[in-house]
Amino acid sequence: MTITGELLIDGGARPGTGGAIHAVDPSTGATLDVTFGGATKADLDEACALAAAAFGPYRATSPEQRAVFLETVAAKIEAIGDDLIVRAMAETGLPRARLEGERGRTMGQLKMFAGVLRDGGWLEARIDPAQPDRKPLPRPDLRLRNVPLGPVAVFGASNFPLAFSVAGGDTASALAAGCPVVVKAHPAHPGTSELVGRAVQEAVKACGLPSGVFALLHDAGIEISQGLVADARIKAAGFTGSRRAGLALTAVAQGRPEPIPFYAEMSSINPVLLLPNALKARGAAIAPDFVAALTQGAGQFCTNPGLILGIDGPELDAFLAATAEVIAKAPAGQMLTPGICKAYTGGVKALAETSGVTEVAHGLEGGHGQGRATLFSVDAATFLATPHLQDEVFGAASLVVRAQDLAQLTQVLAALEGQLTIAVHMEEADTDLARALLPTLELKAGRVLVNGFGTGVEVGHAMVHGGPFPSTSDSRSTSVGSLAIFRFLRPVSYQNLPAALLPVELQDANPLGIARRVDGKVVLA
Ligand SMILES: NC(=O)C1=CN([C@@H]2O[C@H](COP(=O)(O)OP(=O)(O)OC[C@H]3O[C@@H](n4cnc5c(N)ncnc54)[C@H](OP(=O)(O)O)[C@@H]3O)[C@@H](O)[C@H]2O)C=CC1
Ligand SMILES: O=C(O)CCC(=O)C(=O)O
Repeated sequence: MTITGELLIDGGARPGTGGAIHAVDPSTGATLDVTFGGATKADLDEACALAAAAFGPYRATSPEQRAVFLETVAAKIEAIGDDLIVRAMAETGLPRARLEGERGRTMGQLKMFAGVLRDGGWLEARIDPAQPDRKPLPRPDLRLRNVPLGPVAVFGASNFPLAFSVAGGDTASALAAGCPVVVKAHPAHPGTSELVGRAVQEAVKACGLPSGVFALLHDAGIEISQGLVADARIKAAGFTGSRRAGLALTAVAQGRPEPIPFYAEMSSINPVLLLPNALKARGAAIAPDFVAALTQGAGQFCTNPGLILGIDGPELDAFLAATAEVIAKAPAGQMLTPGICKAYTGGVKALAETSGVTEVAHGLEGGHGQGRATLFSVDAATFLATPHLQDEVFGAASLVVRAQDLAQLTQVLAALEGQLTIAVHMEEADTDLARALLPTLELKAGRVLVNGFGTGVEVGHAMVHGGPFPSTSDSRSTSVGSLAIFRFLRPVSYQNLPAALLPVELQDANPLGIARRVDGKVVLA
């Protein structure tokens, strides 16, 4: 498959004339081949008009048709072959094994949503049969199902060029829900985006769907990105990136004449809580696993463990010493873009210059565009008095907070911003303490895990990859796992509709054979 640098609109490709975008090899700083053309306002307008026109026929497709479409997208991505991996490696500096794994995850997500569609649970079908003789008032016949919101805007993420980008989780869940998708490619990997976008376009064609079901736009500035979220025909959006951009786009979504849901996954420092018995029994043994999680992908994961909390004393000192030893040997990691590398270096410098913060260790010096792991420590009183110490430093930097006692540790927990994950390291003897902390932890994070680290999000049915602000803009949702489909659906009640008008999911005979809640009880097909 050839990369042309074009926009993908209306089932075809056309050059964008709204400015030029070049991919950069972050390991050399060299500009890669192919110039990508940014979209103009006219391109944006056409992509949104086509998405709006496609919405009716696309949402009228059966769940089975959409399931086959998602499986076709997965097959077409696989069919791109090694070209996809080679281009993604050049554009992101991520290693082959990681990208091959990410491609598998991307295809797995698409297939998971195909399964979700066939299962029917996403419809949340409910029937409260009429009770004409109920006193004092009769009950009407009420039936409920979920319907899609409408065209969805998706922003590709820099740090997951496949699984959180053009055909990533946001796109897969929106398409599954019955929503056409207009993707804004991340400028850090435009060629990878085009290859995947072409695969989606081929799947749209192969499945006989309207061309407006999918479009891919590049943006040479921020005007098209903002215009996409502002466009009246877009009814929801998914985003992964910085707090700054996430908030700017949330403001656009909320400032429209018709505000829309904007699902932004933003910053999280993923606290790791080292409970006293775990520190005592195996503080030093936790160190290598922690450093592995910290340095994975040069720390460029939103689930990266950026904060360690423990009670000060010899056990925490032993953990710090063991960690420092491992970090000192850790090779530097390739950062995704020169901008992200610069932001990381700046974040580390700001931490180092913060009064009361001490550098415990740093990793090996790196080459061009690489970031080295750095570990800092601070006492809890300083942490509590210095709000910017909670800011995400995107990369392999982490801060150990030393609390005087349990009371101060609890105070630190209470002061934390919202997180994607909180990890607790504990022994059986810590169970009572962990039980006491759990009500706080579950209010702070979308996922609480024990004796592990939050990196490597499992794609499944019980996963929440979300959390209170600022980890996301809407803590009621997830961007990973099958629950993600609910971001792009809304419930509709049908009251006293004649049988001839009832949607197929709600007809008495249950022709789709799906589980439904009838008169309050779940009735399996
Ligand atoms: N927590 C996490 O998971 C992640 C955090 N980050 C953080 O973001 C920083 C920058 O990385 P990056 O991936 O580029 O993320 P950004 O959040 O800066 O950008 C994400 C997307 O939003 C667009 N964008 C940025 N600002 C605006 C705006 N004001 N209005 C409209 N669109 C906008 C970008 O386009 P353009 O680039 O053309 O401006 C890009 O397509 C990192 O250093 C890190 O701190 C990044 C990735 C993941
Ligand atoms: O760790 C993962 O698998 C997902 C992390 C993520 O969502 C991110 O870094 O943006």
